[in-house]
Amino acid sequence: MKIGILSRNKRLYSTRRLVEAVESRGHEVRVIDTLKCYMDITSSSPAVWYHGEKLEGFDAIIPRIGASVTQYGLSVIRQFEMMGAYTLTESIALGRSRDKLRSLQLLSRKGVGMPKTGFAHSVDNTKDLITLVGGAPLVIKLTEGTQGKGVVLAETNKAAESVIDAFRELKADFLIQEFIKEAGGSDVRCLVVGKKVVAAMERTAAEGEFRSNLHRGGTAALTKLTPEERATAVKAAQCMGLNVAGVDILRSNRGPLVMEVNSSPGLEGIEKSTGKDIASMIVEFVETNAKPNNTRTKGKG
Ligand SMILES: Nc1ncnc2c1ncn2[C@@H]1O[C@H](COP(=O)(O)OP(=O)(O)OP(=O)(O)O)[C@@H](O)[C@H]1O
Ligand SMILES: [Mg+2]
Ligand SMILES: [Mg+2]
Repeated sequence: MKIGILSRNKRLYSTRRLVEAVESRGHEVRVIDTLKCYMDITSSSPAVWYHGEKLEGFDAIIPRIGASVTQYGLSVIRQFEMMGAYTLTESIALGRSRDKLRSLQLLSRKGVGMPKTGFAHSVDNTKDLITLVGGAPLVIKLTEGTQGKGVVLAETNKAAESVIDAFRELKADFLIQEFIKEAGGSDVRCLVVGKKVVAAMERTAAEGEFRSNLHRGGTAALTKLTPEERATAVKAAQCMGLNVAGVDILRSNRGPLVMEVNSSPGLEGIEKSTGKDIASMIVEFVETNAKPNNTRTKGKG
């Protein structure tokens, strides 16, 4: 097969591992810098160009799209879909997952457990919204944040109102969420490939911090998932339409609660803490599923 990996930098751990896995399984690989692609949007013959060359003949595209290039990355993936290429992460699924609010709305429809969440535009509703999610302590988060940035814990209703007012003033999109105290600063990252959780790690926040992100000093450890946790992670990935997903779950008194579904999950933390060759599992999935025009959404988005 000829497999293209959309990635800004071939030295990134996840990109390197995917390249290794593709090659070791006997395929041809090419790392394509997402931002250097340009598109010819022509009736009946859409094309992607790269340094003066038309990109053709790819059996599959594996997108690794960083949060800062979501919009352009989406249009590149969509262009490949228009050309009939198989994309492991489809543009529609990526678009859903990059908006926390949209993701939670989709998950709620399918009955996936989640922290009680609220969203509003008008300042008139701030107090009511706080009441809706059960009052302080509560979490306020930017809908497009990553690595724990823009996630704030408000311990009192007064603090919550101040933060909400500040975010409003900045014209930032945010949601507010019930704080799951019993999770104790830990969450579980479930790596889903196809219809299986292939690896999981528990991340625990640094002392004095409630965010478990590794970028915020959190530490990772092995963990054993319950069948309910596995089923929840797979269902969440499926709701988003993602073949590969990093599903973050909080362990609560009422069972697993999905916090978010990541569409370009990093492989370093999870491969190192579990010792599993996840890159190869991803490539194996591509081998089985990549057929022309075989994406779920068929580029209709
Ligand atoms: N409702 C909540 N209750 C308890 N802890 C929470 C809640 N929401 C978030 N956290 C903690 O804060 C961390 C960051 O939140 P979240 O994952 O929503 O943000 P993010 O910026 O998108 O991070 P990521 O880099 O994983 O995409 C979580 O990993 C979790 O430890
Ligand atoms: Mg996120
Ligand atoms: Mg997270």
